[in-house]
Formats: sequence, C-alpha cells, structure tokens
Amino acid sequence: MSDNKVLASFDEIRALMQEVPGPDISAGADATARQAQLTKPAGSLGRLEEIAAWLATWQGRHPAVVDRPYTAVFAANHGIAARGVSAYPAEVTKQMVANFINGGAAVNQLCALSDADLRVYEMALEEPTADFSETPAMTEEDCVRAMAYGMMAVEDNIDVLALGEMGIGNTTSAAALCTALFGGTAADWAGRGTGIDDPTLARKIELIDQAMERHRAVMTDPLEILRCVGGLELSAIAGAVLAARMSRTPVLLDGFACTAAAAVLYAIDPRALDHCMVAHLSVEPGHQRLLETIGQTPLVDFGMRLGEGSGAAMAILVLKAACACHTGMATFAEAGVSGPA
Ligand SMILES: O=C(O)c1ccc[n+]([C@@H]2O[C@H](COP(=O)([O-])O)[C@@H](O)[C@H]2O)c1
Ligand SMILES: Cc1cc2nc[nH]c2cc1C
Repeated sequence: MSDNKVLASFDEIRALMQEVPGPDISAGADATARQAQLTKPAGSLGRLEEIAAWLATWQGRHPAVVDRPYTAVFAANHGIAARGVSAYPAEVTKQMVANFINGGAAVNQLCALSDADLRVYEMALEEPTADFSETPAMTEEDCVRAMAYGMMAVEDNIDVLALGEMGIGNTTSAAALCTALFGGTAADWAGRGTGIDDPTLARKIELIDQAMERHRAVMTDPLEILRCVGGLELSAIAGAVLAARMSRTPVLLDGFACTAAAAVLYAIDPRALDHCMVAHLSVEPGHQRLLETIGQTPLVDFGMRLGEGSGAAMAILVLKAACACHTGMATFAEAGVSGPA
C-alpha cells in the first residue's frame, strides 16, 4: 500500500477495518452475464466460472486479468520452537530463506511457471517471538509493526496476491490461534506439521493448552489473540490481507498457517476475507476444520503440506485458466453456435 500511513495500535487496525471496500457487484454481474454468452453449456466450466466472477468483483473491473501476479512469503522465527514442537530445527527458517533467494525452493519453481513475481520478507530471524506457552509472543507494538510490514508488501498494480509463510514452529502458533479464535480443544487443531511423531504431537497439544490457560484473561479479542500466540509472519499475513482489500487486490491464501493468520480478520468481521480464496486443502487436519469454520472451499486438494506459499503460487495457474476461458472464448453469436433449445 503506497499511501498507507504508519499504523501504531490495534485501535488503528480496527478503524481501518471499518473502511474497507465491499464487492463491485456490477463488475461481478458483467462477468456472470458474459459467462452465459460463451460457447459452453451453462455452468459447465464450474469453479472456473465462479473464479472469473470473483476476480472481477474484487478487482473492481471486467474482464479481470491475472497478468501481474505477485507472491509474498513472510519468514519469521518462533520462541515456541525451542520447546521441540517441530520435526526440524529453527535454523531451517533462515536456511530456507537463503534457498528462496537462490531459487531452489518449490515456491520458486511454481512462481516461475505462473510468471509471478516472488518476494521474500525476512522478519528479524535472529529475534524469535517469545515462547507463548510462558508469555505473550509479542507486544502490541511488535504485532502492529509486523502487520504494517505485511501491508507495505502490497504494492500497487498487482492483479492477484498469493500469500505464504516460512517459520519453523508456526503450525503450533496457527493451532493456538484457531483454538483461541474459534474454540474447541488444542487436539482439534494441532497436527503433525513438518512431520512430528506421537510424543511430540502430545507435547505440542499440552503447550497450546498451557498457553490457553495462561493468556485467558488477556485474549479478549482477535488482535489480542494474535499478539499472545501468533507470530511475526502470521501478523504480516493478516496485514497483507487487509491491505489487499484496501487496494482491490484478490488474495490466494496458502495452507493451514496462512489461513489461520487471515482468520484473525475473519474473527473480527466475517466479511473481511471475501476477497480471498483458499488455494488448497493442507494435509494438516486443522485446515479442514478451519475452512469449515470460515466458510471457504479450497480450490484444490493435492495432499500438500509444505507451506512457503507453494499451494497459493500453484493456484495462480488456476486463476489464469479461469481468465483465459473467460476472455478468450467466443460467444454463441460470434461463433455461430446455437444456444440452448
Ligand atoms: O501451512 C501448512 O499447511 C503447513 C503444514 C505443514 C508445514 N508447514 C510449513 O512447515 C513449517 C511449520 O511446521 P512446524 O512443524 O515447524 O510447525 C512452516 O515453515 C510451514 O511453512 C505448513
Ligand atoms: C525443508 C523445509 C522447507 C519448508 N518450506 C516451508 N516450510 C518448510 C519446512 C522445512 C523443514
């Protein structure tokens, strides 16, 4: 967001959320009207038709385009990782950032395929958030600053924003966010992340339960929940989702961690994610539960559980497919094909 002022408090985030634009109903209706003219039985392109209308609705123009897709991956470290909740050591966060920069990760290949610009946002990797099973992960200042950082990643003239994260330990943070935001038990939301064994999963659940106890009194609203058990990259994602709404940029959310971050905004206002689609269903079991809770249907279910924006980057290709059909197909009149009898 090029014109954004510096945000300093949760109150300013809350105020900003009151100002977000709604859908462009007329652009969406134009897309739906064109669908009816194209040389295919009504509705036969299924979800591709829905996507073309959704893109127009949230870009605020018809026809929508996906010529300038952009992938933003936010990377940060988590204090909770020191409690042994991941199958990998925390150093992997920094090492994977180097891999992203060198072009060696899955997300690099997928962005290259969809002609998406890829930017990696490194967030104080040497300074993990506090261990949230003991103390709040962040101060309000740190959390707001991370959200503002995420907002600044949303540049002008992006047609679609694919979001992702990298942060060893962040499926513990994501599960804690979901437990606090939407209820249920830690066991309902926690999964194997990078591939932990049974004893590690039991510890992960116990630590989340402990965090729920410890922060119960202060986790009075979604932003406080984000501050207490979230992370820097998850806060940045929430900020980016909000900024994208302000600048009429549709968003593709990646897996469990990314969707959990965005769900903070949903918990404040259920309309806050209407400009977002969830790219894929993660293997992480909490993802399915989360999608049911926030009313989202993932675009694909490929058994992926990588993170780093890989599913979102891949789904850019699906959006391109929707636009290609919507703009390139002939109408019944143009092609001289008879309409329905
Ligand atoms: O978002 C998901 O669906 C997802 C599921 C499993 C693993 N991840 C990635 O793996 C890391 C978090 O896993 P963990 O086990 O360290 O909590 C982090 O870098 C995520 O990008 C992400
Ligand atoms: C190797 C590796 C790559 C990742 N990409 C996103 N999260 C990750 C976690 C690990 C462990």
